[in-house]
Amino acid sequence: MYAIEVHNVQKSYKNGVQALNGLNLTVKTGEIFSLLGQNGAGKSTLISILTTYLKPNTGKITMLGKDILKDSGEIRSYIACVAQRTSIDTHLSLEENMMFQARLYKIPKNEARKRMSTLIDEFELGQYLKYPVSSYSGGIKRRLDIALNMMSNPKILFLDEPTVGMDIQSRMTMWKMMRKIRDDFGTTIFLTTHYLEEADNLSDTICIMKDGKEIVQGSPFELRTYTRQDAIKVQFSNKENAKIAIPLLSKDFTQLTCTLQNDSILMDTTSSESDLIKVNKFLLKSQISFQGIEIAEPTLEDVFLRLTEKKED
Ligand SMILES: Nc1ncnc2c1ncn2[C@@H]1O[C@H](COP(=O)(O)OP(=O)(O)OP(=O)(O)O)[C@@H](O)[C@H]1O
Repeated sequence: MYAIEVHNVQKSYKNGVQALNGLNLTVKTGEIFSLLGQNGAGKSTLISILTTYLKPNTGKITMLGKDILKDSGEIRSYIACVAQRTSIDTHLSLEENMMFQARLYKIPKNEARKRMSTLIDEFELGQYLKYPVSSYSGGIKRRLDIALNMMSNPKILFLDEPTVGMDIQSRMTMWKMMRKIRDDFGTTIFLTTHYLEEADNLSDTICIMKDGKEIVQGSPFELRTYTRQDAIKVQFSNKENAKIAIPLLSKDFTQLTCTLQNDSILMDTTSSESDLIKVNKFLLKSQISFQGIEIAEPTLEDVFLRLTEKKED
């Protein structure tokens, strides 16, 4: 069964902005699903709909087989959402916050205590128990907030840009926590992020959206192979030299699309090895001075840029 199925969802705001425009996506049970998109793509609107704060205008959404409009009360009992603004009471300790959360979900005290100690052990939060939450940094507060939201044992956990503004060390600790949530608790994670590296590292499935619609959905590997195209990367000493060389290369290699990327030219190719030799020969013969030449495999960033730029045509 899918954790989430979104079919042809439209949402416009009162000011006429069409935030979602026929969106489709599916999230498998027990996976980490990342939603990527530029500012204004509609990610927050979708999270608000999936967490039942907003209603779609049209379309159908089911979560764990339940209809989001008909069964919203039941759905709320098995989801949790960590928004960008922490929901944790910073004047209380982590334990006090957790026990309070348990009361909101009517979890019996004994059971709540057991669950709290499991979560504290699993996420190595013991060192943060003594002091009020206000004394901790933003990154740690974010982790505490996630632990707090795990008290209700959600089947689906929504995380809106969980690592925004964090340094790489804190981000990696957060990634470890998310993997544990998936692997040890079996919780499906639906997250939004602007960091391609994060989506690549962490996700089982990525959906890239633009202008309220999905452009592509698949595993990080599938996405790279979706636009699978190696490129010959020719590096120059500066951008000006690369700009001068672009028309020369384009003229001789009409079948390869050339694009400027900083001080390099990328030439899309399907036969990278033979084209590398041809381009290298051409550069030497034409006495075009360059710094290096190599076969570059696409990164997720290339895929993202290619897909989001293509639709702007
Ligand atoms: N409450 C609102 N009223 C009117 N328009 C809104 C409202 N919330 C969002 N929008 C508009 O809907 C579109 C989608 O916004 P949304 O916040 O869902 O995108 P996003 O992908 O989450 O962007 P970001 O990454 O910047 O948070 C944007 O054009 C935005 O200006």
